[in-house]
Amino acid sequence: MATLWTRGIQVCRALPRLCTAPSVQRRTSVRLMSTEKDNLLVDVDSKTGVATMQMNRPPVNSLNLEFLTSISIALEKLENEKCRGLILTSDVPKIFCAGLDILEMYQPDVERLQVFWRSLQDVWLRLYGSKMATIAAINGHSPAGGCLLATCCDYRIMAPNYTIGLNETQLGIVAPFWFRDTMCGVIGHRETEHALTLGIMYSTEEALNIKLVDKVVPQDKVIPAAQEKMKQYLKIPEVARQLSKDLMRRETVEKLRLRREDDVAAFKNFAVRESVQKSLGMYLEMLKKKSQQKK
Ligand SMILES: CCCCCCCC/C=C\C/C=C/C(=O)SCCNC(=O)CCNC(=O)[C@H](O)C(C)(C)COP(=O)(O)OP(=O)(O)OC[C@H]1O[C@@H](n2cnc3c(N)ncnc32)[C@H](O)[C@@H]1OP(=O)(O)O
Repeated sequence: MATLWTRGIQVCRALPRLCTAPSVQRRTSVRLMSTEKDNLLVDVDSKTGVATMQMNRPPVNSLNLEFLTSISIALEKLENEKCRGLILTSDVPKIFCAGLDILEMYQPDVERLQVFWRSLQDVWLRLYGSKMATIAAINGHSPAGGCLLATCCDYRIMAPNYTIGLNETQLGIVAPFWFRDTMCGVIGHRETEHALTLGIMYSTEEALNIKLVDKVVPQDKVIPAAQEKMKQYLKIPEVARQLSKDLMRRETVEKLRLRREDDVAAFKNFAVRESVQKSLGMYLEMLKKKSQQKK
């Protein structure tokens, strides 16, 4: 197993220039490092060309601007390195990804808010449109943006007793069209409408029933099962597999590509609404209370 070490990603607070290009050193092992500790661990198996990306931003892998930027840069590097497969998983116990960092949207700096949204678009375009075979090894809860990351992948394997879904309406917000399209591509129009309007968080077992996830295995088997499934993808002639994926996804990708700035504006205008800010504030308060009760 070789590891990709990518050093020197500097995420600047200064906008709009977010980061300097990371310098990659090819050695036996390469690790993707970010300014926020080692919040993204990427190992590449040099024999198979399969990368394992572990999200590691405790407590819940929430996606803030810096974390999204790290993920986006890592995806770009893996694509450039011609990696053939990607297993996306978490290093945080019991959490795959809690979705967007709500603090980015609550009482936001409007300039940063827009950069934040573009960075999420970047991650989506890179992951959903990836040439690599991608498998989500969902080893924890996966609400909203976490579910988005998982549904961007080609295949999903999940451990029991967790939850997954696009719960945005429960926060008083709306999943944008490309979240919807991604989910539609996995579970179809009717189930997506049901899921989005009610903001349903499915248990692992329910997710399997509606085919939101493809396979359920015990917690300690999630990554081995992903590695096993990856072998099947890698046996297919590369170009045929990539073109087939492109055929299925190109229109959806292009839709966002063509509307990126409109989408940023729609998000910004929506997020700064007083009613939305009130809902987010109440939701954060509820999360805080719940978290304090545990302590
Ligand atoms: C007209 C249309 C125009 C377009 C408009 C588009 C608008 C669309 C905008 C955005 C789309 C949004 C996508 C999202 O992803 S929103 C995020 C949704 N996420 C959630 O609802 C998850 C909330 N969290 C949880 O449910 C739980 O935390 C958990 C199940 C993930 C983990 O539970 P547990 O292990 O019990 O941990 P705690 O709940 O105790 O949490 C620990 C700690 O972390 C904080 N926290 C949790 N989640 C988030 C988060 N997403 N962002 C920020 N912070 C989070 C939590 O508050 C605790 O903090 P502490 O009190 O300081 O300890």
